Amino acid sequence: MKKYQLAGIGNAVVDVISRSDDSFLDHMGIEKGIMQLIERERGETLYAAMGNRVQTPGGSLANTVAGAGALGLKTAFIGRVKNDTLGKFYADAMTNEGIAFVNTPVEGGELPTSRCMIFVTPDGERSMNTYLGISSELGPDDVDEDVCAEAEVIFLEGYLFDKDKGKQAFMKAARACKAAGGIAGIAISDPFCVERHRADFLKLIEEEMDFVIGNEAEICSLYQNGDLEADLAAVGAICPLVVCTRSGDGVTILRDGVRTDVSVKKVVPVDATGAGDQFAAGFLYALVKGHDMATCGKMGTIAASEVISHMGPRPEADVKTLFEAAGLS
Ligand SMILES: OC[C@H]1O[C@H](O)[C@H](O)[C@@H]1O
Repeated sequence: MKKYQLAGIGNAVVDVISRSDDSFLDHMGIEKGIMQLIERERGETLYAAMGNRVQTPGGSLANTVAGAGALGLKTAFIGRVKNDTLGKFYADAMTNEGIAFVNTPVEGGELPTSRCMIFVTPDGERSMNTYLGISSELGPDDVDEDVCAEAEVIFLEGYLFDKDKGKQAFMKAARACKAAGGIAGIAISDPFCVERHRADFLKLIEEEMDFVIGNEAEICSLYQNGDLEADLAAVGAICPLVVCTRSGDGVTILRDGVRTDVSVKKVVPVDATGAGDQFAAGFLYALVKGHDMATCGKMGTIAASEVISHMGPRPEADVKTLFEAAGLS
């Protein structure tokens, strides 16, 4: 039995969330429905303009690790925070959630802990504005190979692929995990990041990854065939397990060439933040527990439905009870 059933590497981000309407987004020049990288000064302007803000630990991959941990998996997270107020808040919150937060907060330096200003409009759409700060400086020196070797599954956040040192960190982690008998996968995270590093993404997936999780736009960005079916087949040809979330159209899974489709009930979200992250949490929980692909997909969709039913990127309800209520255990 390994020490961790799931370990993740990603941006350690403190989320600041508030409700707003579309005219506020227009007024502030915020692009709706996407994740936009911003500079520190812009972050301060947006922060000051937020009414009734709520602060919570976030970060896409970290949200997945937290969701899987809440389901009962033993988890670890590799990510960088500074030893400032937000960094201490983040490290404490992760530890209190039962996640091994393995990297000591960084002392000194210019860059502060990362933060993301999230505006949720009445239609449940979230518009994220991320000041990356110290988290995106993660490199191979931050990766403890012993932690990776002690993980059954290592999961990587595609956003970190923007820097060479992030790529090196991924390779080091994936290889350490796999050499010790584990499996490695990546959340593609962002079609624009793929755009900047397509050849490297494809090489990583083909040579190192056992699974890939992404939404339609992310999966399609890899080969750009202009057709989801062709893109799925192309990714399936280089990776044994491809999981594509398709919003209201459900989920399509390709495992060793066998396709599984899982449907979803369309609902209007209260807050769409973290939907993909919690899908991955439910899916990976089921994968670790040895369930078939249909069950993995269903558990993913149930975890995603829970998180969009309230504000914030991490589960509030006992998602395992929701699995049981759906006849899954
Ligand atoms: O996927 C949602 C997450 O992305 C952003 O990185 C925010 O931190 C948020 O928690």
